[in-house]
Amino acid sequence: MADFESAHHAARARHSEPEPTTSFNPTPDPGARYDKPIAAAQEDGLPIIDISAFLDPFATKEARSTTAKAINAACINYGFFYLTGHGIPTSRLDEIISLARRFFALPLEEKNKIKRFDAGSAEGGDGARGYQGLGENVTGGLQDMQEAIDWYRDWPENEREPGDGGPGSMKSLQGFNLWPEQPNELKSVYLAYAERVKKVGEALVHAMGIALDLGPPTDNANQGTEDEEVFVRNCDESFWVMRMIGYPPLTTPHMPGTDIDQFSCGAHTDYGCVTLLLTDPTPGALQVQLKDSTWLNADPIPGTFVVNIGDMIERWTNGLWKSTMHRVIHRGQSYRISVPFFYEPNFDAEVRPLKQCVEVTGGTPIHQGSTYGEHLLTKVFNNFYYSKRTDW
Ligand SMILES: O=C(O)CCC(=O)C(=O)O
Ligand SMILES: [Fe+2]
Repeated sequence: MADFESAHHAARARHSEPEPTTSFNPTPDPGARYDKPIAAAQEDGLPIIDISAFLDPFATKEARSTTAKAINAACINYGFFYLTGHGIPTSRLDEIISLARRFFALPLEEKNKIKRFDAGSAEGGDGARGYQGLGENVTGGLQDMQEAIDWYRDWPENEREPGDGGPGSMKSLQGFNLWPEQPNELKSVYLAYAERVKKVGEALVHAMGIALDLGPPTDNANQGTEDEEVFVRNCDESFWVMRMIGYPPLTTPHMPGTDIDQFSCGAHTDYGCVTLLLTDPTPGALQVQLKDSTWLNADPIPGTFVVNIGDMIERWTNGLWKSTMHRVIHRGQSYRISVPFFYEPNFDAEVRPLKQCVEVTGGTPIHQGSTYGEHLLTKVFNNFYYSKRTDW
């Protein structure tokens, strides 16, 4: 705790320049962002959806259609739901959490052995992969009170470009994943886990294409064809991210009626397709913004993932499905762990509103389109307080 106190004060001191403004960590204008009536989540919690029909090759069309309809409703109303029927044993999920807890309990010196460095830096960082200490990550201009490690899909060996910071320097995202020496089984367990979760992500985006009623693929379908497998094809080399996060409790008490000025993770949307979030049992930490702008606690349900859709699905669906704001405020006593797995489009995937979704939503595209990689690079740069845009 003492360590955290001093790190926290140092982080706040560093943050004093530039001065925060009232727009930090904005609660978005609900009128502009959400235009559909609020459903019953305040009373019943977020929907729970069983994905097993999309993991079972022998599932009936009817079973898949039921799941797809539930996904459509959940994505229109909330952009968030709990996922069950994913087939990953609870004992495996528990192991993921306990390995994370063991890593974060290590001395800072040990954790910093796999520190993230800015892209182009002499240390050879790629601006994204590696360990980030408390306060290093920022959202909406405020430092998040969390520490974390990010791992990404490997960058293809023969496509690495030299950074402009001298020998050994790297371009953004093109570096190597950094794995801790301790706990020594963490790397193999997490890599095996990533393979399992990727399959669930693939099943989910398949279900989403069917939920949108985009129609079956023809034999000559390609990356740009807008059928029910459009997401599957554009994620077939998913540029996934796995993030392991540790949250010490926030130290500032919240006075009702005043603005919250310290967050474990500030309000944000996720960048890509679908996030499969695993957390420890801590309640009252993750909050999801409903359409009336109120915040709903999305407390963990053992054995399930909390799933939310990201910016690329919002763009593909032309806003029919929203990439919903969420945040973490952890004031409990415990040290909270979460491990989100972001199942994302391919780095080069061209993401623009699907024609059918444009029609359904009034005829005007919300975005002209870009690759997922372009979107990601902008986001990654904005994430780090000390980052200097050097080489992309
Ligand atoms: O820790 C959590 O519950 C959520 C984390 C999150 O939203 C994120 O890392 O994008
Ligand atoms: Fe998130």
